[in-house]
Amino acid sequence: MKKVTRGLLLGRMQPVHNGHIQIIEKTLNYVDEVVIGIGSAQLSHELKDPFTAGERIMMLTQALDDYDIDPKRYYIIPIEDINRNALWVAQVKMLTPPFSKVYSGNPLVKRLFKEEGYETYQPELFDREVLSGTEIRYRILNDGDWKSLVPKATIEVIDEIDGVNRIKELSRKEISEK
Ligand SMILES: Nc1ncnc2c1ncn2[C@@H]1O[C@H](COP(=O)(O)OP(=O)(O)OP(=O)(O)O)[C@@H](O)[C@H]1O
Ligand SMILES: NC(=O)c1ccc[n+]([C@@H]2O[C@H](COP(=O)(O)O)[C@@H](O)[C@H]2O)c1
Repeated sequence: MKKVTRGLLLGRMQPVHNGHIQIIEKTLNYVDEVVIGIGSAQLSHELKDPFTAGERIMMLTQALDDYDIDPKRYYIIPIEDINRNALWVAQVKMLTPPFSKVYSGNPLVKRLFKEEGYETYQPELFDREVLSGTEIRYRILNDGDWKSLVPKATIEVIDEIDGVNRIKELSRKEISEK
């Protein structure tokens, strides 16, 4: 039987944007299956992390379906943070199917996996000036054009959960607590 190669891609995906879809599609040219870790899964209802893991899973599952990506080629796994970096790789391994390659631009993530013997790769970033969660959350808050930067599924989920007002309320709360 042919050995299946799996690559791990990790991101908080607050929210899922077009950069995530592009990197998933691209990585599938190099590995048989991608394990997509939704990072900081325990966080939600914070300005930097407004959406729950479940909401992020809905965005991604629907977007990958809309992009006709074969569901047999990916796993979506929520991964909570733990406050012990030295144990975090073990936590990720416990929750995911076995993988041998790790794709991440985050220096800490790369170091932690490298020290555990994984091959790590720095994925190319697409349109990074605009395709970042930070920029998209900023645009949502300030009524800018965020919809052109995310898949249709992200717009639909944010609409369904009244996400624009959630972010605006979180911002007002943060300002009033300062
Ligand atoms: N523009 C992009 N092009 C390709 N891949 C991207 C892009 N933005 C993020 N990624 C991928 O997603 C991972 C990070 O996911 P994350 O959701 O934290 O993205 P982010 O846009 O940097 O978020 P934030 O601005 O909220 O910190 C990166 O390691 C990278 O693999
Ligand atoms: N100790 C830990 O829990 C630990 C360590 C490194 C990365 N992470 C998580 O991995 C994810 C990495 O994603 P980014 O590349 O988007 O930063 C984040 O959710 C981050 O919190 C967690």
